[in-house]
Amino acid sequence: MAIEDDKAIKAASDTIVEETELGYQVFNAPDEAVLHQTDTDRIPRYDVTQEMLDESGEDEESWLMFSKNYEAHRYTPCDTITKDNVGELELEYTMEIGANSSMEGSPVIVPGDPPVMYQTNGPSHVKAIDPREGDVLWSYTFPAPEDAVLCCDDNNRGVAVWKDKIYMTTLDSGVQALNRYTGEEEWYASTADHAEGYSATWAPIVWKGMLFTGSAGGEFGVRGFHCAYNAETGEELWRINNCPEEEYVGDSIEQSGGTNWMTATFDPERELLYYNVGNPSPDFNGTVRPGPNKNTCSTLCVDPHSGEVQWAHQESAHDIWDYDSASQRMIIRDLDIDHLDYSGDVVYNGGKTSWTYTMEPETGKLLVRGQPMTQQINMMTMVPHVEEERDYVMMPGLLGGNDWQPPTYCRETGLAYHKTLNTPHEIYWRNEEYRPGEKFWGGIVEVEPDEEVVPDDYNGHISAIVAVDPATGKVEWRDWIDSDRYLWGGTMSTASGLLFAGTQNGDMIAYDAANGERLWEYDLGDKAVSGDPVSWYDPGTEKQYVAIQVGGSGFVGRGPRGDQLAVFSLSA
Ligand SMILES: O=C(O)c1cc(C(=O)O)c2c(n1)C(=O)C(=O)c1cc(C(=O)O)[nH]c1-2
Repeated sequence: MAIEDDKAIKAASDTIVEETELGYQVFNAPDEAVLHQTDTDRIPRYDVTQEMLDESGEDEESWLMFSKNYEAHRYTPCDTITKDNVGELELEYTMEIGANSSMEGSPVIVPGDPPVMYQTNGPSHVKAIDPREGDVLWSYTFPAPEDAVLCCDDNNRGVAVWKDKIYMTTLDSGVQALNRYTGEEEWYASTADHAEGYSATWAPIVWKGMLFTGSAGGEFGVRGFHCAYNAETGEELWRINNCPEEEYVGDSIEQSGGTNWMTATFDPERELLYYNVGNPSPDFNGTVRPGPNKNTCSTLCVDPHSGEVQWAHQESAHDIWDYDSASQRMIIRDLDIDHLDYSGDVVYNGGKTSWTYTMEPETGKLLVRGQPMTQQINMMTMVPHVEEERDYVMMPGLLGGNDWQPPTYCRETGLAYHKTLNTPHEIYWRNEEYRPGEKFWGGIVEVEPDEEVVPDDYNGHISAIVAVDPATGKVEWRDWIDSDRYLWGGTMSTASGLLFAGTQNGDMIAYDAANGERLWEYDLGDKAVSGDPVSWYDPGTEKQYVAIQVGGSGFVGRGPRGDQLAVFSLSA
């Protein structure tokens, strides 16, 4: 690792990501990791303890993990910003991130004087920032190899924090632990061989010194797995394939797909982990993998001590539509489902299918399958036989429904809020030979089908923010948001009943979470917002802050990619 002044930010900004025949690839990345230390003394020295992580959902002054708490609610107890004063919410600053890369993801905020923000973006680049001033305290770029292949951009969606370390996944399918005060490397573990098409793009989670992560590469015929590491040392604790060998026909298990490429959710009360598993491989041509392709497109409940699968709930059996079950699961406590006479905790998620799923946490029993959040037309109705190329237009398209965009659960309204797409996609099925490290889709996709094949009853709205009651599955309100780009990134809710979301049009919006009324909007310019909002209260400045990463990513990037961090604030 090189520790050189002025290099790291440059290292990140010199990299370019290009869509090639193989997939997205990163070029001009540094050959070795580059660390740039500016003002590391400003970072308060203390351990982020397990107790802090356990109580993170109740803490106004922090945002300690990807979705704020283990239950993944993306909900802050802060209530300085209210429905009455949100109109006065002001842009404190925007900060140039210095990278022409994917801007998906959520920063993490460790409280203190000053608080420290850990912010990541592609390609495996992380900064420690004083969020009061927007000053970079150190920055670190991991050397993404040019032969790493990615289906969907050089994403890095955030870090996990524990004690004196932070952890980020790396595009070569690794995990890099860094000292959070200095940015210096602590340990690195490769989870799989990137030359075979494995990669990693999400924020890991840590509980009691165990780090949980998984696999991406479902578009390259990899075999999905979940794994855990000792967060102190980097020693592998277990690694288990997502799909059971005995349930697969012939050698189709070798390219099973079924990756879990978004952050898992952990239930500390039950000590169970919930993974979100993606499509089988090849994506579209199912004839080479007969059967249900068990555990793909599923919620996978896992014992965190052994990795053993406890149950799976599959959303699309023998999937041929790329309906990954990608967005983060949420655990909702003490939910009353009156029509079922059920009272208790549930596991809940939105799928690319556009349905929501409310499940019993110990068995995976489906309690409620919600109303479609967006239009379902020609969905799951055809089994293709690939004697010749055939095409098919379906809704939701292969990006959902709800793709990876993490939802929020607002305790005040009892509703969950999803970002969704409503776009017809056309698929051409075909036979393809498997070659390691190359796209293995079993078809090609037209994301903008000709008008004559678009279903007549398509309403023409490309995206929506949708409020769903997890107890009934009812869509309570929906705000259609149109553009020629896709709505990407997550949502965030507050104790004062506000819902925050960025849009593909470059706006930041605050809604009344109860009814979807827009209470405040801020125009960030012609840049899609593909980050997930986070919020915290800083007693040092007596302000509540809202931060979001601004800029495109593979799918919203049809326009300026941009590369900013926008920080809003309101004084108490
Ligand atoms: O199967 C996989 O391993 C995998 C990985 C990823 C990824 O790592 O970002 C995406 C997908 N699939 C996918 O199906 C998808 O729609 C998608 C969208 C995005 C994105 O960041 O915008 N990533 C991914």
